[in-house]
Amino acid sequence: MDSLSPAITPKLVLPAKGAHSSHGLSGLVLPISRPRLNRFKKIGVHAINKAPAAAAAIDYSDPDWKSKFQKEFESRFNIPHITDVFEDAVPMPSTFCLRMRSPTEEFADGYPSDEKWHGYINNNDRVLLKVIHYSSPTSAGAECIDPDCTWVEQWVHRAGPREKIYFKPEEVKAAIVTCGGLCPGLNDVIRQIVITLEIYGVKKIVGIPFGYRGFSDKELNEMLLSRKVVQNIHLSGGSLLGVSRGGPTISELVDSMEERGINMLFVLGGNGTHAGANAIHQECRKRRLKVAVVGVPKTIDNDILLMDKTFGFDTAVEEAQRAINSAYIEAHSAYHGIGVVKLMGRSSGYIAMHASLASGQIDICLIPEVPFHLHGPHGVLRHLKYLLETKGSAVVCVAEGAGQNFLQRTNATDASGNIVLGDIGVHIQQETKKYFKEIGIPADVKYIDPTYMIRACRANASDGILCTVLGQNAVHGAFAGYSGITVGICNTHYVYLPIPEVISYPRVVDPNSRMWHRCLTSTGQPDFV
Ligand SMILES: Nc1ncnc2c1ncn2[C@@H]1O[C@H](COP(=O)(O)OP(=O)(O)O)[C@@H](O)[C@H]1O
Ligand SMILES: O=P(O)(O)OC[C@H]1O[C@](O)(COP(=O)(O)O)[C@@H](O)[C@@H]1O
Ligand SMILES: [Mg+2]
Repeated sequence: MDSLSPAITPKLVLPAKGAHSSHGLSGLVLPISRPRLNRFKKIGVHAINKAPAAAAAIDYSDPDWKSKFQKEFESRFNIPHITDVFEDAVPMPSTFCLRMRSPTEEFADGYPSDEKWHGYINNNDRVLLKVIHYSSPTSAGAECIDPDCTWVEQWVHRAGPREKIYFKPEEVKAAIVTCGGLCPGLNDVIRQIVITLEIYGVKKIVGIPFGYRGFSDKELNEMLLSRKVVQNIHLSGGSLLGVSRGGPTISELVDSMEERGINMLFVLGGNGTHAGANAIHQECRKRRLKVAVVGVPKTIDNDILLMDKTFGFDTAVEEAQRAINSAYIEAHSAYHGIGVVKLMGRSSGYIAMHASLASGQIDICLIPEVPFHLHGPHGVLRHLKYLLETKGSAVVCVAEGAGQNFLQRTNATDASGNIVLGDIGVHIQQETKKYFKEIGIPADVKYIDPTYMIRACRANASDGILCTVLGQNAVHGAFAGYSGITVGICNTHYVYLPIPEVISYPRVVDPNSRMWHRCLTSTGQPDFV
């Protein structure tokens, strides 16, 4: 009998301050570990969307618990601002205006302030983070704060251009860095950041080559960026600047920023990159540097908390359709054909779930969040036999992080410290072949691993728009004087969030969510336990 992989609790979406693994170590925020994540499973149902520290802190018999919670929430989601450190920093009227002016214009005579354009965001504008009023903790996917699932408004900061800015464009040296693995849309975001910076009037814009490594590797030169350089880069996938994992220490990195005179840093990456960005922001504060560090979440895995989705995810799901369709055609055209498609998703099965749903061609979807047996009466292989007998063919979609308990653990990590996973796709292919051979039923098993093809492609139209808005908002956030923030889309509105809140652990598929249930309805698969 197979051993089941550890289930991941799905509803921990709002850890309280002090519950992060981050606090203490000079502001370094570490993504939460799996053992720590499993510990959260033990907390009660009403506490499912908060870390234990917060759950314990709320006394629901206190008639004021709700307003206290909201106050605490407001302070957690407060976005750090330059004036937290430089109290007498003087704002100036924004140089960003929809009435276009030449980016080469000098502002020696002051900044335009008398325009009647009402396109600015007020600093007090907020976006509602949660929009469902669950009336019971047993409602599918319920995220409740108290045992009665009381409605509690949770507001976060609205993104966009502010009327007052805290950086003089001619004094800005802005840098962009892309870290981690590739993701469709990186070039679109770079392009929009550069274009928007130029509209503010910034002339010194550079790209740091190959991720954080580019700050320390003397062989690598920064790349001068302008609208002209980036004009067409979104037409191809990848990153103009290159990506990498690993790199220098935070202290070395900030030394390098100081040497280069960088005072605006745009960081495009996933949880790891954002942990780095937050540490850079903290280090800059410690050194009293007037620097804005702003993240743009990048991950095809869609594993960043609180956001509707991250850029590149949509494109990845769309691109996965080609692989799934090929697997389906192969399986369907063969006598007793079985197609196996592996998609990315280290700890989150979003791509596999959405790609399965979109295709309507998947019979079995396996994700890291939902434990399964391969062998035995309720195992995947027995179901495949049933599918061959009843349908004549079958297609399996498996996320790379699923079923890791079946594979040899190596403890190997990549340069960023991420665990190197075993190949679950190959394992399922081999076990399937072995199983059908043993029971004497012919089966024609075809394995497709399109993972790198999926993330290297160009962003689709929907991601292109998302990248555009996120890139522009990143620049607006920096000019508004915010630092240690990231941009995101929440309930279709664009927001600024403090970095620690979005990376305290990877966002995962909730096995009790309507979406996972829809996926099961679509595939028709049973529980494999
Ligand atoms: N906890 C951390 N603190 C500081 N930097 C980190 C941390 N985790 C990862 N990094 C750095 O962030 C970069 C990207 O991280 P990685 O995990 O590979 O990709 P991603 O950002 O997509 O999750 C790497 O250069 C890595 O060294
Ligand atoms: O082979 P690489 O470059 O390490 O990338 C593989 C990883 O890329 C991802 O798709 C995305 O990871 P990142 O968000 O860390 O870039 C993971 O699911 C996968 O494990
Ligand atoms: Mg990551």
